[in-house]
Amino acid sequence: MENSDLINQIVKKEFNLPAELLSQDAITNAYYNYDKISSIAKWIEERIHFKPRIGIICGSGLSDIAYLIADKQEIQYADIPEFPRSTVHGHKGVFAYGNLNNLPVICMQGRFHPYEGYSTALCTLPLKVLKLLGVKLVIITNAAGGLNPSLSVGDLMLIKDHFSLPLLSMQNPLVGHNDERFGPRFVPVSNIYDKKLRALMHKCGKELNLDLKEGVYGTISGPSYETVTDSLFYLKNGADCVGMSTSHEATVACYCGLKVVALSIITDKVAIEYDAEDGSDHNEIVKIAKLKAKDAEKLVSYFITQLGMDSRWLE
Ligand SMILES: O=P(O)(O)O[C@H]1O[C@H](CO)[C@@H](O)[C@H]1O
Ligand code: HPA
Repeated sequence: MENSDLINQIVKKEFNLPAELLSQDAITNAYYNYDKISSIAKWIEERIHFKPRIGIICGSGLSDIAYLIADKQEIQYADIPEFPRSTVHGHKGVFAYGNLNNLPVICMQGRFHPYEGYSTALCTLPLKVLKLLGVKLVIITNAAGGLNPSLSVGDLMLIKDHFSLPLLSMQNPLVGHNDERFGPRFVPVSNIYDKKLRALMHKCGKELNLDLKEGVYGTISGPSYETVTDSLFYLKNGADCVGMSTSHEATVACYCGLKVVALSIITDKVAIEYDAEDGSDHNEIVKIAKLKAKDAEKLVSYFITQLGMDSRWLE
C-alpha cells in the first residue's frame, strides 16, 4: 500500500475525514499513535537493555555533552524504524546512552526543528519515546541569540519560562486527538520549568563558580532569523533570548509528566536597533556553542550528581 493511502486510512479511521482536511500536527498524532510510539520504544529497548531515567537534548553544537557518559553506546536515528532524521549542521542524529555519574542517561545528539519540514508533533515524538523508555526528567539545551542587552555571547542562561508565537498560533504539537496514556487534553503550562530544579541548578552553578543567568526563551519558527521588529516585539514581551526549538519540546515533556530543566548558551547577540549589522550565522553559532560548551557540560554533569543524591528527583 502507498504511504499516502495508509495515512489516509489511519486518519479516516480516527476522524472519518480525508487527511487533506486536517492540520499536519493532527495527522502526525494520528499516525504516531500510542501503539506506534510504543513499538519504536520497544525497538530501542530491545537493543539498549537499559532503563534511562534522565534524557538530555543537545542543542546546536552541544553534542559533546554525550561524552560525559562513561560507558557510552549509540543508536543512530537512521536505524530506528519510522524515526525522523536530523538534517541540520551541529545535530548528529544519534541516541547516546550509558551511565553519567552513576545515573542512567539517554542523550539526543540532535533534535528536530519545525523549519526542517517536520510538524511540531513530529519534532516532539522523541519526548514521548523517552517517556515510554522510563525517563523521568529531561535536560533540554539549545544555542540561542541574546535579546536582553544584559546577556553576552558565551553566557549560560537557565530558562525560567518561554514565549512562543508558533505555539500560540496552532503550531502546537498537542493538536489532534489526545491519548490520555501520554497526558491530558488540556495541559497547564505555567510551571513547565520546575522551580525546585531551577533552584538546584543555581546551587550547582554557584558551587562551580559559574555565572548562571536566568531568563525567558523566545521561540520563532525559523529558518530565517528575526527582523529587528520581531526581536523588539519578543524583547518587549519578556523574552531574553531567541531560538527555534525547546518550547514545543518542553510543552510535550510537561504534557507527558516529565520534569523539565532547560539551558541556553548565548551564541550571538540579536540586532535590536534598525540598520545594525546582522551577526546571525549558523556556522558561527555552532562554532561558538562548541567553544563555550565546557561550562554547560560541567554544569550538567554536576547537576546530575546532585540529582543522584536524592531519589525523589527522579520519581
Ligand atoms: O535550538 P538549537 O537546536 O540549539 O539550534 C539553534 O540554532 C539554529 C539557528 O542557528 C536553530 O536551529 C536554533 O534553534
Ligand atoms: O539569533 C538567533 N535567532 C534565532 N535562533 C538562534 N539560534 C541561535 N541564535 C539564534
